[in-house]
This record gives sequence, C-alpha cells and structure tokens, in this order.
Amino acid sequence: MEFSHVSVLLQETIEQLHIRPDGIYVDGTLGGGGHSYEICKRLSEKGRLIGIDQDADAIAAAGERLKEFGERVTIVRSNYCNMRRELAALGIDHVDGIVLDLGVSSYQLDAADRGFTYRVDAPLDMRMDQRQTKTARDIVNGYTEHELYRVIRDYGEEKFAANIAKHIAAAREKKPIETTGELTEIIRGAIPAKIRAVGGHPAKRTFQAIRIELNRELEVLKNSLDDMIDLLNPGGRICVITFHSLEDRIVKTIFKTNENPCTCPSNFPVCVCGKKPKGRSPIRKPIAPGEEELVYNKRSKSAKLRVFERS
Ligand SMILES: C[S@@+](CC[C@H](N)C(=O)[O-])C[C@H]1O[C@@H](n2cnc3c(N)ncnc32)[C@H](O)[C@@H]1O
Repeated sequence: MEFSHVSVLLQETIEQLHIRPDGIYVDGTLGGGGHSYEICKRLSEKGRLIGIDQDADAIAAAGERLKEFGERVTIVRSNYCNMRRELAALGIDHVDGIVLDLGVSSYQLDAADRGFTYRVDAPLDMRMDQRQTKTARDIVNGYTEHELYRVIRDYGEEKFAANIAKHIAAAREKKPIETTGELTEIIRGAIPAKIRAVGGHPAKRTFQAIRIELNRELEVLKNSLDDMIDLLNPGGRICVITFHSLEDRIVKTIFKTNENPCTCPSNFPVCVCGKKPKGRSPIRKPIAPGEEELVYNKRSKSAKLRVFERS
C-alpha cells in the first residue's frame, strides 16, 4: 500500500520553526516525512535533519521521500523519548528546532493489517512499533474489566466506559476477541441506540483509548518534553501538533511550567526556589488549521500547534 498522509499545519509549523539554513533540526514523528521535507528544503549543505519514528513503514516511506537531500538527513528508528540518546550517538548535544506531530498517520489508520481503526476489519494490533510484542488484543482480552474501564474512561473520555468494559468482559468469556470488527460490534451493543444515532462513530473513543494505552502515548509525551526543551540551543524552538485535549493539556502545562517554573508561594516578595524560566511561548494561543486546510484535510479538524522558544 502506498504511504499516503497529508501533513497537518505544515506551513504554520515551518514558519514557527524559524529555520536557520545551517541549523540542526529533529523531527521526532517522521511519518511520511512531510514536515521533514519542508525543513530540508530550507537547509544549506551544512544543515542537518534527524528524523525519528518507531514505525518501520514510516521509516521506509520517509527514507524514500527524503533521499534527494543526501547526507543532510539521518533517519533513526526509535521512540522519540530516546531523542537525547539517539542524538548523542550521532555526536549531537543541542539542536535548533524540534517538531512533534503526534498520533498516527493516515497510512497507519488506513492500512488493512494494522488494526488502528474501526473502519477496516483487521486483527487487533494497533502497535506503532511493530517490534513490540504486546498488541491491542492483549489489552482487550487480558486487562481486567476495571482496568478496561479506566483506560476507556481516561484515554477515550467515553461516557459509556463502564458499560463498554462490561460488554467486552462478557463477550470474551465465550471466546477471545480477535478483530477490530468484533470489538466494534461489542462496543456498538454497549452504547444506547439513541446516542448511537446522534454521536460520532460509537467505537471512536474506545479505539483511541486502547491505542493510547498500548503505545503509552501520553506517558511518553509527558516524560519527553522537558528533555526536548533542554536539548534546544538558545533561540531554538519546539513545535508540537496535538490532536486531542489529553495531549494538548500535557503540552500546555509543560510549556507553562518551563515559562514560569517558580514554585515560591505567591506572597513571597522574591523568588527563593531559584528555578529560572527556560524560555517562553512566542504565540499567545495555540494555532489551529485555517478554513482552507479544514476543507482539504478533515483529519486536521482537532489539530492544535503549540510552540516554545528556548532563551
Ligand atoms: C501524524 S504522523 C506524522 C506525519 C508527518 N509529520 C508527516 O507530515 O508526514 C505521526 C508519526 O509519529 C510516529 N510516532 C508517534 N509516536 C511516536 C513516538 N513516541 N516515537 C516515535 N515515533 C512516534 C507514528 O508512528 C507516525 O508515523
């Protein structure tokens, strides 16, 4: 299957990165290489782009797309939480810009065998990194009903989490749940018909929740952002595109804390904790896609771009 993915907030991200032709840039979620391609176009022979992705298909597709830039590009198959270590292995300790375009690519969503979506009947997989052994099948069949409830409630923000978990637990008593199609039917049966008729797809939130849990998406993001800010040279920027409020809240909080890290009580006349701001966000509000982008790329609907500049 051809790797197809329309990059979200592409021009806005490139503008915000303030690319220096001889700078070093990292794309921590390389995907099809859409953002990386635009960065590379702006680099001189001295500039460098390090592209990281944990998905073998993305690595292959981006490698092909970026090959015209030759030595300027280095592609690494890894989790972006290992960014510091991967850069150190390349002899790099600081960079001029970082991009994270979170979540899954359209290619991953549409692939017949990856099991990310309720739209395609496939084995329950959902691994972004195919080297990982745990799959969505292990979560659906192996978590207790209460654990499933917690995942679906917290990561899907699903009102019917308890009922969905109950239906899954009952169904797997008869036989293990193997496919996205089976899971979708079970979820459908757990959501009242009246709600099903008006809301979005009944399985959307549960699939999102299982994917986030399996790939530890929020944990990885939370544990990586501070380190990425530390990797930036003065004036360097990190641009993060999120697709739901759970991710966005993490980015917003971490950027704010780095802008104002002081933990002294508000009635202290001077700061005694000694924590200094590491930089600031150059934009007052997150950037959302414009009307034109929303027309040609529906997937961009919930996207938000946040930016932090290192001082
Ligand atoms: C939305 S796509 C990126 C698309 C890319 N910006 C483009 O324009 O072509 C997200 C990509 O990030 C990868 N990804 C998500 N979380 C990751 C992580 N923690 N470490 C490495 N790659 C990750 C996914 O495998 C996927 O290929």
